[in-house]
Amino acid sequence: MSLLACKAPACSAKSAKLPEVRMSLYDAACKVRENAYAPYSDFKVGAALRSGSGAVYVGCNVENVAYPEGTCAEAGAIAAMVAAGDTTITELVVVADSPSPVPPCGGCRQKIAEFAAQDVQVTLCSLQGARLTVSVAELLPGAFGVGHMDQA
Ligand SMILES: O=c1ccn([C@H]2C[C@H](O)[C@@H](CO)O2)c(=O)[nH]1
Repeated sequence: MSLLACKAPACSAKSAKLPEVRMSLYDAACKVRENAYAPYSDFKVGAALRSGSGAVYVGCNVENVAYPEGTCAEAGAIAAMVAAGDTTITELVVVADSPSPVPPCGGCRQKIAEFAAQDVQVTLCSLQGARLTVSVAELLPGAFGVGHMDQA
């Protein structure tokens, strides 16, 4: 199923089981999601990524009374990775309490693409059991990249 075809509430992208390695990222994302600070949307999101070093980094959304100042779970996990000295995402799992898997926002797609190869798998999960695994290329086709700044 494509990302565009997956619409709430009728998403059927269910899979009973995630691979074991992805399950540990799922568990980490669920755990950090509980710490999300989302008093305005009441929509908590957790993200967990594995880096090239094998380390796992997590993030949750952190909202602000000045709404645009809030940050997404994916951005938090990426910031934790970079702060720890890693710069390569090899796998990413995002979890939210929604009927269908929650797709990262446009800004987060660009942030993910900064640190992940095109074929890196991103698994979007709902607590209700819906799962959708897509590649970074599928998340952000035609991504703006450093090559676009080359001078003629
Ligand atoms: O992939 C997503 C989508 C949304 N949010 C957050 C931003 C905001 O705090 C709340 C509602 O949009 O969910 C994330 O953290 N990640």
